[in-house]
Amino acid sequence: MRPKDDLGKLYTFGQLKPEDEIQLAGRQQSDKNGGSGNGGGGGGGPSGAALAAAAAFSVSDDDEYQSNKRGRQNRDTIIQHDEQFMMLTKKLIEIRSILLSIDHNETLKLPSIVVVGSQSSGKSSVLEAIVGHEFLPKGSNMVTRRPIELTLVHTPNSDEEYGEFPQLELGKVHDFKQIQRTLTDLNLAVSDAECVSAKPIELRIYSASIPDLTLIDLPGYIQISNRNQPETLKLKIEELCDKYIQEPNIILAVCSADVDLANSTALRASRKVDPMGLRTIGVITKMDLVPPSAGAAILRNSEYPLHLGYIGVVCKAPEDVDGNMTSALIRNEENFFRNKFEFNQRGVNVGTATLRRKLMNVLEQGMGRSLYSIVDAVQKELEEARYQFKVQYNDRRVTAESYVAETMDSLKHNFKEFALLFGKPQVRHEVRTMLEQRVLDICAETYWSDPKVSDLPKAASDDIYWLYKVDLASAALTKSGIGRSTTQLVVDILMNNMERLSAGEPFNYHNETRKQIASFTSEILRTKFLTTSDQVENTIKPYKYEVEVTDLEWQDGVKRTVALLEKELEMCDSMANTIKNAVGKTKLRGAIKFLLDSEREDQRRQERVRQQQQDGNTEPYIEYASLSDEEEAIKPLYNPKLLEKAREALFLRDRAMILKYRIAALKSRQCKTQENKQYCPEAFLNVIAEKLTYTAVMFIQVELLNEFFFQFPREVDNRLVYELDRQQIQRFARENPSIMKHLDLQERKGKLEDVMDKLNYLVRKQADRQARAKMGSFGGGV
Ligand SMILES: Nc1nc2c(ncn2[C@@H]2O[C@H](COP(=O)(O)OP(=O)(O)OP(=O)(O)O)[C@@H](O)[C@H]2O)c(=O)[nH]1
Repeated sequence: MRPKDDLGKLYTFGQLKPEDEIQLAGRQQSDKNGGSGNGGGGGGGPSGAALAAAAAFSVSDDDEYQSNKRGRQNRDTIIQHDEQFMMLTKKLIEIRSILLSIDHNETLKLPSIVVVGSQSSGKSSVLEAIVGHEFLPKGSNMVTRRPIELTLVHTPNSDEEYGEFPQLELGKVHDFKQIQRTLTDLNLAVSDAECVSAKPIELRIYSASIPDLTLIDLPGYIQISNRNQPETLKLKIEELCDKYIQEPNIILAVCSADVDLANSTALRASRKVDPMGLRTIGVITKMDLVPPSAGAAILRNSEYPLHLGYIGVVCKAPEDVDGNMTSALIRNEENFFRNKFEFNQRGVNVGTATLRRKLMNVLEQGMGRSLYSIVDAVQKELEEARYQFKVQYNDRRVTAESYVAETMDSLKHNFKEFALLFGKPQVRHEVRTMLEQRVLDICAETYWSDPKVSDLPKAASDDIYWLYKVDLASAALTKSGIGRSTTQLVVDILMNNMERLSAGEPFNYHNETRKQIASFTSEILRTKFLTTSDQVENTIKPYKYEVEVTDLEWQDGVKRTVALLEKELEMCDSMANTIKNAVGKTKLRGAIKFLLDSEREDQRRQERVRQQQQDGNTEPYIEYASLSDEEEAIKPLYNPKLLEKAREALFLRDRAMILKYRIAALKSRQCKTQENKQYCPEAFLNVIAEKLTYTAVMFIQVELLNEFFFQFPREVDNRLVYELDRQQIQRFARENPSIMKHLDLQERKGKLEDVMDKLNYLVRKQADRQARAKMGSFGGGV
């Protein structure tokens, strides 16, 4: 950080040099005499109408010179007066920043100083000399590609010097090299093809040693187009500069002393929008490159007169600088101008310090002039914003914080409702349904596909075949994995429901948050999964060896199984009907017949092969018989899809037949007692499934469900509310387009109200100042 003294001495109200006072007094004087202080200093200055118009801009070279004589006497009044003016600039710069943050609205515009000049004319060097730091992008490859809107904030009570990029979230940047790197990156992000972008980069610099100013650095004008810098780019830069040099901005036309002013694109452009030079300051750089007499001649303002005049500067530090570059630069400049009589004459203004003061004064006056027009413009915008806020939202306020809180409350509320509806009975129902389905699968595999199943009711009670089968079936049901599959079932249900809860309004706008909800849901469940499934597994272990069944349990089991099979039968019938309706009854019947005939034919063929092999004939069996003409005609009708449907219909018919047969068996006297369990395996397995369900649910409820119901709302609070910082809360709220619109309008209204308050204060102060000035002038006259 540069020592405050270096630049502090250039800008400290308490240490105004006589020249400072000269300018300020000059302004007062000019106020009094309507700008008539112009004595044609330097020759060729504006006259007549130009002077009348120039009265508004009271700071001219001549004012400065004339007031030199009176400066000292008025010191106290001036400082007071100056502070008030400074306050106006400071406040209006603050207001400008607020207005910029609302939008870059053309109607809400306060003046800024726009730096224009040809490439390499020294624009960056001048800006850096004003700021007192090297911070602008450097390089030969057109490094200024976007406007840089620079706001300098004078912070008299702080030693801290830093920059801020309001559009980026970088916070305070204390290292000016870092500011330079960021600006370079932002500029070079504009592609070589596009080369220039109108999107401004905002930068604020806070320091005790800078004045309150707003400056805009623009890409340099191209003098002669070539292959690398074609005509289109030249026009693009001119268009961009033209946009910025409009009123009320102040133009800083930077020209190099070693280039003829007649060739200055900056002056040419400024003359188009400000023919009398009322808001153009000419800055002649590189004064060290021309003889002092030639340099002074340019500054005398004779050939291309500007009311605000020219200031000569030398903004190049000597090569062998050791330490602070900017102070070396300023020393170098002071040494250069000090001993040359050409630069110590009336009408010749030189030095970065003079330039700074001039900029402050001109900006202050520009701001002062804009005060009343900006009050009107803001008032109009504010009325519109208030009206829209009333019409669209009935003046209902919303904050990003309240939106986050409401959204999460509604999530927790929906979660609570789900938790109430998903209690033990519901979990039991889900687990039972899963296990009953498994019972059906085991029965289908073990019994219903057994060709001897029709013999089962007539089998002897000690028939080992069926006794073994029933043990096999119950082992299949209780085998390891029940703990895992039942726990997984409940986990899946919870995951799906959490996904459902976070899918509706307004979560459809918050994809990241939905992912977060899914992620912590699965995290909570994962931590509970293993212990729960192990517990369930351990507690159902005894059922692998022995299942005790009471009569009542048996009867219930039979009843439930009958109901289950009847439901299954219903489903079979309904599916068969769907196929029948889709294919057509006759067509389906024909296709089924075709399938059955083919099956029978296959069996016959296999039988013949077997017979042949038994007879010792080793010749391969050859089929000579071919399809009859009629069969050939029908065959193409049975396309693979139709045959597939026919196969499904056949399967459903067989299954329905078995189900009817099993329902009848279960309803028979044989299945009244559990001693006959081998005749009624479905009922026996169902009773086991019920016992497994009961045990599993008991542990799932305690270990998994209760824990999850406890933790989920806490995680919602922790992760989605408490852990969010201000920016994240804002980002979240603005993901919802209707909230974003609401917040934007509300914020706009709030900022305009704030601006209006500040403006009203300034208007009062300004009125005070004017009243005091009048009284002073009256007293002075006496
Ligand atoms: N001798 C001398 N050289 C200077 C002076 N001011 C600037 N320069 C040099 O002129 C060259 C261009 O200066 P810059 O400040 O980068 O000019 P610019 O107008 O910002 O350039 P672009 O951004 O490329 O358009 C640099 O090499 C500076 O060191 C000066 O007062 N005297």
